[in-house]
Amino acid sequence: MKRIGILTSGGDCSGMNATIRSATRTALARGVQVVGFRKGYAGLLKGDFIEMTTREVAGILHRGGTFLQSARSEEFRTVLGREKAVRHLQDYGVEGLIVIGGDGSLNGALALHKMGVPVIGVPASIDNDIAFTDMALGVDTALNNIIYAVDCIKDTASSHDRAFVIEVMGRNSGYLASMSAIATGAEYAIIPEVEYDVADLCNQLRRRYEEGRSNAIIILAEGAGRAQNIADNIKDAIGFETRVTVLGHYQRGGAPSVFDRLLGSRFGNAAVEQLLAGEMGKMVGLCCGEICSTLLETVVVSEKTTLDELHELSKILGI
Ligand SMILES: Nc1ncnc2c1ncn2[C@@H]1O[C@H](COP(=O)(O)OP(=O)(O)OP(=O)(O)O)[C@@H](O)[C@H]1O
Ligand SMILES: O=P(O)(O)OC[C@H]1O[C@](O)(CO)[C@@H](O)[C@@H]1O
Ligand SMILES: [Mg+2]
Repeated sequence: MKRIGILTSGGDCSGMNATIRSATRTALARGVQVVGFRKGYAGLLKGDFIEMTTREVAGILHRGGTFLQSARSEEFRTVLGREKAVRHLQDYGVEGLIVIGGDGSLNGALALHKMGVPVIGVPASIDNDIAFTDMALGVDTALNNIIYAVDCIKDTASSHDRAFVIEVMGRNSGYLASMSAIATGAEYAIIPEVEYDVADLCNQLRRRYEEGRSNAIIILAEGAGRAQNIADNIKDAIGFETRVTVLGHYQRGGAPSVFDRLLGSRFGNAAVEQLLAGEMGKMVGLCCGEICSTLLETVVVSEKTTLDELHELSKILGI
């Protein structure tokens, strides 16, 4: 393999730059040219790419986001779009592709693989909803961002005897909500995967209130309900003064944590080594501390299994 491509796709996250840098430098050290497509699959379809050099990836390791930029592409979801993508890769002499992104992006990578493109996926999404890796890139940094914000809010909640509903990201995934609830000592986490009962929530808060706890933190995953409705329910049931805070895209940015810098550096290196070893249609991952590799076909039909247990723990500890 003489020339490979890299792209970042879907929601950006901290650690993507570490992966790009590591993959580029690993490939160049092995005498392989690297092109970087801008804005994910959209850049591949537009022919928007840059030749990557060692200098090009200098000074990005400590920065959040992705210097190649990211996007969601409707055109790439179509067969015609993907045929154009394959043609472009052939035209530019790109013999293998590294796709850094979330579950959707990895589905796209699998579709390319089925069309004969040697592809390796790198799991990168703060949602941490990708199976066969303990952690996706960006999750650790996002959790650190969240706990910093929640700790700040706890200070003001206790000063004013208020209940806060804090909305974190996760359209379909409750990972950030459950983990940040455990890590901040929040009273309750509401996640899309587990049906929640507003009466149960209010009973728990009322009991705590009667025991003398005059403030509360409820962490809500964005896909699991409307924060203001939940705050209104709590106010009506208990008389708590309530406030809502939506953390939004603040969670996704910022300098990557040590964990994400190391994970991105390991993933980028492993992705190139796999491509050069003739592996394809696979995703690199982190399994019990070691780099592992799983067929994309298996990854995209599998669900992460650890969340139920951790959500239960958040319930036990929130009592
Ligand atoms: N089933 C699919 N087939 C082909 N391409 C897909 C598929 N699903 C998603 N893609 C492509 O991948 C892009 C990114 O997917 P998506 O918006 O689901 O984000 P993601 O990679 O899951 O990241 P995140 O969830 O962290 O934001 C889509 O815009 C689309 O171009
Ligand atoms: O506003 P955007 O970029 O579409 O991203 C929002 C979505 O992306 C994610 O943050 C994952 O990156 C989801 O949890 C969220 O719903
Ligand atoms: Mg996704």
